[in-house]
Amino acid sequence: MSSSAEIEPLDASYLTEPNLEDVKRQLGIYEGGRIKLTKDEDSGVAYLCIDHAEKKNCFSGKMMVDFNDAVAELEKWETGKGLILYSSGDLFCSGSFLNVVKQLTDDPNHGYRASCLMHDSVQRLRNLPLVSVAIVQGKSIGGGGEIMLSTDFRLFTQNTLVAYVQAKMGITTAWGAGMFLKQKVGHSKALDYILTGRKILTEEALAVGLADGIVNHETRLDDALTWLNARIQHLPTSLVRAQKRNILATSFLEERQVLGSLWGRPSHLNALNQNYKHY
Ligand SMILES: CC[C@H](C(=O)O)C(=O)SCCNC(=O)CCNC(=O)[C@H](O)C(C)(C)COP(=O)(O)OP(=O)(O)OC[C@H]1O[C@@H](n2cnc3c(N)ncnc32)[C@H](O)[C@@H]1OP(=O)(O)O
Repeated sequence: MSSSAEIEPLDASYLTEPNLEDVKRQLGIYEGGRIKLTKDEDSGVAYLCIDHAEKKNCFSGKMMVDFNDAVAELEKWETGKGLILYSSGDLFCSGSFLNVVKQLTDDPNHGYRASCLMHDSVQRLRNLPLVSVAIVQGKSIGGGGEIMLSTDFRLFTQNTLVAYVQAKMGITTAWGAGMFLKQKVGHSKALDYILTGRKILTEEALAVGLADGIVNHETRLDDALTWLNARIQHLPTSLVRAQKRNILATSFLEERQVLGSLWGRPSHLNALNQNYKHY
């Protein structure tokens, strides 16, 4: 017999796959904060800002909807090369807007549906043909630690603190960390982080590969652009997008198809004519 404190055996049959447009209509009424997207056509770099500083950049329902719409807009941006995900204020993101969560606890489907929407957003953000980097300043709590995993890279400030506190809140990860955190730091470490909810400070994040570099808090946007440009500015847009595609590829077939789209093109021919001696 299981005590009431134990988790019941998993029977998720009551959870139904939702239509995401319905989910967006349901969550969109819970307002607070905003998601801002700007695209710089000259540099080919877009900026996606989580802006709810007065509530430590937690995600309202409307922000979940707007985040999904922003990713959809980026999917259509054919001239882009890079994306910087960042937030306003002193802290990256404190996860779900708990005021909204408290209004949605009467039916497990509510959590499931919100998770469906966030999963769609983080997966599609990861799959963008843009090189993406998140700036993680200050604290990144719960779902904040999940959102930051949707980008290709993460730049921390010296005082960043990540904590996967979902278990402490009686739930699990729900915005992609189950898979993305494991991919990043490995099975054991990911499990340790989500079981304990312990603080992961910048030094440890760098050591385990959760952070890819450091930016200064005050100049973080400029620093991140410099960091990103060092990886994409020297390459034509088509090549940046192709390299990203091949990192996402799940088969050799995809890799050789991407190669085929570039083979014998002017960039290839020009490079061959340079007679490079690389190092
Ligand atoms: C899968 C995602 C999962 C989910 O629930 O669906 C999660 O995200 S679980 C994690 C949920 N988030 C939290 O439990 C964060 C709780 N908040 C904190 O731990 C602190 O507020 C912290 C560390 C984020 C910031 O601490 P600090 O001392 O810097 O600021 P304050 O505590 O004074 O916060 C200022 C102001 O913001 C409100 N706040 C902060 N986070 C949230 C939030 N997630 N939801 C709602 N409101 C939030 C805080 O209550 C203060 O409000 P005020 O009206 O000024 O008192």
